[in-house]
Amino acid sequence: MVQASVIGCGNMGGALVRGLSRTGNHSVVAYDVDPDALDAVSGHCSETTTDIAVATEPEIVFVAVKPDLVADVVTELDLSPEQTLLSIAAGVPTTALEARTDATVVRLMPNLAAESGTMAAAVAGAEISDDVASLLEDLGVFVEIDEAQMDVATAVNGSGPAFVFYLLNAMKWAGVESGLRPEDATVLAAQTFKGAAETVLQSDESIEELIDAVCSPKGTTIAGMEVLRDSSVEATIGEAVAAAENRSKELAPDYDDE
Ligand SMILES: NC(=O)C1=CN([C@@H]2O[C@H](COP(=O)(O)OP(=O)(O)OC[C@H]3O[C@@H](n4cnc5c(N)ncnc54)[C@H](O)[C@@H]3O)[C@@H](O)[C@H]2O)C=CC1
Ligand SMILES: O=C(O)[C@@H]1CCC=N1
Repeated sequence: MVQASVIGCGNMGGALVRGLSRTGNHSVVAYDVDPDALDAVSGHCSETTTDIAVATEPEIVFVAVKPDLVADVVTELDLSPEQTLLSIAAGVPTTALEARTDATVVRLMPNLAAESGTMAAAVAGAEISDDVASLLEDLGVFVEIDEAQMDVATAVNGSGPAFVFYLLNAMKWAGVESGLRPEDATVLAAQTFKGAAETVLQSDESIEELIDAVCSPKGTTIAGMEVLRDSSVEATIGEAVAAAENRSKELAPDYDDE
């Protein structure tokens, strides 16, 4: 059993707390300055606390506060070189946090699917220990990347769930407008995204080959794919990813010289 804590239990920190506690494999302490945030996770962790000394005891400490707070919060933590600090703050470089703590610093970009154990995460910074790997594997899938790629990873897998929710919603409402009940359209659209994603992960075929496999000659899918290929959807998605990447780059200007 790995001992971990999560400092900041808002949207993403709360998802980490719930995801880490889901398997029962780990002991998870939740810390926040907002009692409502702690109430929201109290049934999903080993312990909630407002005592920072308790929250900094575990060997692995996730810091899940906003990017503009993370440097000050980390400076206040009294961590030792035997501990690992995982920062999930968008845009904030590892070096900025290494200058403020004795702990080993790992930069993690998770996503909200951590709650259900289906997170896609990117990791940079120090080498991952077996204990950190065991926590991340219980939350989902992670890839190790160069820190220079963290801004684009933040866009693709950190912000990505919102982009996918948006596309899924468009598919759902197109079905509703043609007569499906909203609850049926939600299930059909969501399960289709889930199944398509699982197919990509499990298949040896390229995504283009998978599109072809759905397109029966003279069938329905070709008719829809022609509309998509004639549209600017692909370019617009590229622009959305680029905007999120650029915003990640803007988030930590104060750390540029560290
Ligand atoms: N929301 C998301 O899907 C993702 C967010 N992130 C990163 O996670 C971090 C948190 O983002 P959200 O969860 O969206 O924000 P949020 O506003 O939902 O949560 C932040 C939490 O930090 C708490 N907090 C504020 N000051 C604190 C302090 N001094 N000590 C302890 N807790 C404190 C707040 O009470 C709040 O519960 C950000 O750095 C963001 O870049 C990363 C990946 C995905
Ligand atoms: O929107 C944000 O800034 C955070 C980082 C990635 C997802 N949510």
